Formats: sequence, structure tokens, C-alpha cells
Amino acid sequence: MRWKRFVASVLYALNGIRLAVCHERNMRIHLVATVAVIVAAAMFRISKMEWLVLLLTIGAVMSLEIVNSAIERAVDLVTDEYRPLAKEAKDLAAGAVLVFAFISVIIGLSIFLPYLYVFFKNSLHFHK
Ligand SMILES: Nc1ncnc2c1ncn2[C@@H]1O[C@H](COP(=O)(O)OP(=O)(O)OP(=O)(O)O)[C@@H](O)[C@H]1O
Repeated sequence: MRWKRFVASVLYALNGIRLAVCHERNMRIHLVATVAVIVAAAMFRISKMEWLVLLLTIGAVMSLEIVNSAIERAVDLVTDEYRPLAKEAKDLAAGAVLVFAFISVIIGLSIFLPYLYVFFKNSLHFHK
């Protein structure tokens, strides 16, 4: 049945997320950073548009990390010997994650720096 195949494919995808969280150190780092960013966003009451940009960024970083892990496994499946093409495939995939991680830092700073500025300015006024 069609819906059974759909449910099975969702379960396989969830297993992929579980694998990434359980076996990939970088994925766990992303998760911790995500929790910190969501707590900060809720504290500062960022705007709806900022939430959307933030969620898009978080989703993109995590998705890229999962694809990177998939490429690493596919390469390891093909060879466990040193191969220049294997190195290129893994380095390219890691490069894709790094590009977006760098962009996400810029996005995070652009969203949070103005709030941090106001927060510290107000707390300085409060202590005067
Ligand atoms: N079969 C291979 N042939 C050539 N170079 C490889 C091969 N496997 C890995 N490498 C090189 O070693 C690096 C580290 O590979 P590894 O498989 O440990 O993944 P990783 O980048 O450390 O990922 P993670 O930290 O998420 O496990 C790769 O980025 C690549 O440059």
C-alpha cells in the first residue's frame, strides 16, 4: 500500500537523523548551538522574520551536516584505501558544511548583536 511505503520512508529518514545525532560529533555540536540560539531568540523576543531566517539557517546547517555524513559513509563503502578522489569527495562535502556554517555565523551575529547592544546598554543604565 502507498501510505505504508510513505510511513516506512519517513521512518527511514528519522533513522537517518538518529544516526547523525548518535554517531556524528559535529551534529551534536550543532544541536547544542541550536538550543542556545533558540533560548537566546526567545529571551530577546526576536521578530517573526528573524525567527524564520534563524529556523531556515538551523535547518540548512543540520541538513548539510547529514548529507556530509552520508557522503562520508558512501565513500568509506567504496574504499578504505587512500584514494585522491575519496579525499576530494570528503573534503568537498566538508567544504559545503563549512561555507554554510560561516554564513550562519554572519546571520546569527546580524540578528543578535543589535539585541545584545540594547541589553548591555540598558543594564549599564540600570547600574548607574
Ligand atoms: N579513503 C580516503 N582516501 C583519501 N583521503 C581520505 C580517505 N578517507 C578520508 N580521507 C581524508 O581524511 C579526512 C578525514 O576523514 P574522515 O573519514 O575521518 O572524516 P571526517 O572529515 O573526520 O569526518 P567526521 O569528523 O565527521 O568523522 C577527509 O576529510 C579526507 O580529507
